[in-house]
Amino acid sequence: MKGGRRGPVRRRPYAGRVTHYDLAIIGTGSGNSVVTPDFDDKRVAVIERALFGGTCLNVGCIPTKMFVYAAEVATTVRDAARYGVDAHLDGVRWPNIRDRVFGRIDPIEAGGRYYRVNGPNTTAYLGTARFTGPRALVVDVDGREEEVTADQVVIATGSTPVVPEPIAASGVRFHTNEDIMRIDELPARMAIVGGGYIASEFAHVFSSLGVQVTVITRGDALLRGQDAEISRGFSDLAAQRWDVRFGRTVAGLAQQPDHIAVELSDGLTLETDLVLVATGRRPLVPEGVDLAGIELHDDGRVVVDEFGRTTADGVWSLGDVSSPYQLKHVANHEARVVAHNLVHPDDLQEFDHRFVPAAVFTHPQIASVGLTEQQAIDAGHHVTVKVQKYGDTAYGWAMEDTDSIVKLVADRRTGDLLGAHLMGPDASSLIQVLIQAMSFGQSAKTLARGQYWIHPAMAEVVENALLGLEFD
Ligand SMILES: Cc1cc2nc3c(=O)[nH]c(=O)nc-3n(C[C@H](O)[C@H](O)[C@H](O)COP(=O)(O)OP(=O)(O)OC[C@H]3O[C@@H](n4cnc5c(N)ncnc54)[C@H](O)[C@@H]3O)c2cc1C
Ligand SMILES: NC(=O)c1ccc[n+]([C@@H]2O[C@H](COP(=O)([O-])OP(=O)(O)OC[C@H]3O[C@@H](n4cnc5c(N)ncnc54)[C@H](O)[C@@H]3O)[C@@H](O)[C@H]2O)c1
Repeated sequence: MKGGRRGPVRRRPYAGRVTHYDLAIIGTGSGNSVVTPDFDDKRVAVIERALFGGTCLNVGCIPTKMFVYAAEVATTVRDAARYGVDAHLDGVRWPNIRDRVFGRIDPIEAGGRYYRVNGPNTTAYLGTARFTGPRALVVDVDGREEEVTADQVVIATGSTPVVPEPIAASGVRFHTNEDIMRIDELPARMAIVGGGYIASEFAHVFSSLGVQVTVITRGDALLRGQDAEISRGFSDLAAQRWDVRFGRTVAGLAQQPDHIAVELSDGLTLETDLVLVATGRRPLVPEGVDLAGIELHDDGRVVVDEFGRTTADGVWSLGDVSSPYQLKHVANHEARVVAHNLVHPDDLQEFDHRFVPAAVFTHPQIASVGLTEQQAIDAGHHVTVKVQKYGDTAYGWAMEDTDSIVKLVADRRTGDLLGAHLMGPDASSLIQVLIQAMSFGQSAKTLARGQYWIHPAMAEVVENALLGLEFD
């Protein structure tokens, strides 16, 4: 078994007994990586109620991007004629795509589980943890309660989908990211509720694979957290591909013999075959945190300081349950910081949330880091902006690109890059050089002229954007 130590499953602690550990970790997403070699001679309890590896591995980043890749292949075939290459999409074998994705992921989950159950210094509790007091937990393992105490506890319990009340109360079967990727067959029609990351990625996946997609979002644009130019540009493109109902919510669902009736807040009703809910995710805080002295923000996140310490002595938190960012690379970073801090109380490291990038793997791809133009203005910067079209560079000509842009926001007095917002092919990779410059304090000029840019690579669009910024 991959990564696993062979041998008998260790006997679990019996019911009614309190077992004390050096460290107890709740959640095996990024929490799983807190068990570093520093804990080789320590006793560690790892508690997981569902799938080992958490959201990203099982129902998030990794499977979605594997589906996105298949969607990109289908899109490339469909669009081939514009390059003088005649091709035809003969069909999409959904079960094969699905089984290829989970044929790779499920064994990794099983291997992670096996390793924690049989690992040299970890005891796995396969159940739901709740706090009963300071650093005291009860884990419900199939109805049997096991008590765990620890010198230090890490809360890494992630987040869970928010389901609007009219949908939850309708009694009609709906899907979220937790189960949509395992459906038996593609529906003819799909209604996606929400206009953020998850809606944009799944709308791309399913429409590319041949599903007729309707997006229902309460805002007047998709991806409203992005720079206004990106959000507007993407919304326009999306409205050409999908039936997008802006400014609407779902008032109710009704199961009809051959379809689902989706009643919209504007009074209209549309027919669909499947409803996917993607209206945000809320922190999944273990029960009983109040008994343990752990405070929460108004939005439900666990309060942590810059070192990952909660308001309770010896209790730490990381990832979606406490972070202002619901992103895997942030959860991983926070896990590294907490892992260090657990064993170096006199040399605490801080979370680095200065330049947190994100990408939306939709079509076209979107990537961003730093301030939007409006945020930079509001912050009082002397703002200079350049919007560079991919289509005005050599590689953009090759791609016949008409929609893609790199938008840079900088301070015209200091020369510092303040933000980067990309929409177009490979945006999630092209942006890395800009993240690097911001993280290491390189000015826009240094970045543009302090290195070679390979000609005529796609990255020239970034070089040209940098050269287009005007400084005092
Ligand atoms: C569809 C989708 C696509 C995404 N794509 C990306 C992407 O491309 N890039 C990116 O950066 N981010 C992406 N994300 C976000 C990313 O998945 C999360 O930010 C990240 O997984 C959070 O990690 P975590 O360790 O905080 O929580 P999780 O990975 O959710 O882990 C928490 C674990 O805790 C367990 N748990 C919860 N409560 C208890 C309890 N009381 N007792 C025991 N166990 C418990 C859960 O079962 C879970 O396994 C995506 C998210 C979704 C939903
Ligand atoms: N590529 C990535 O990094 C990636 C991919 C997927 C998810 N994620 C993470 O997961 C988080 C959750 O994703 P998400 O897309 O669910 O949330 P989101 O916050 O990105 O978007 C939620 C959307 O739902 C809309 N909405 C909310 N309530 C509604 C209602 N009742 N009716 C209609 N629309 C409604 C909002 O206006 C918004 O457009 C993201 O914020 C992101 O941090 C990241």
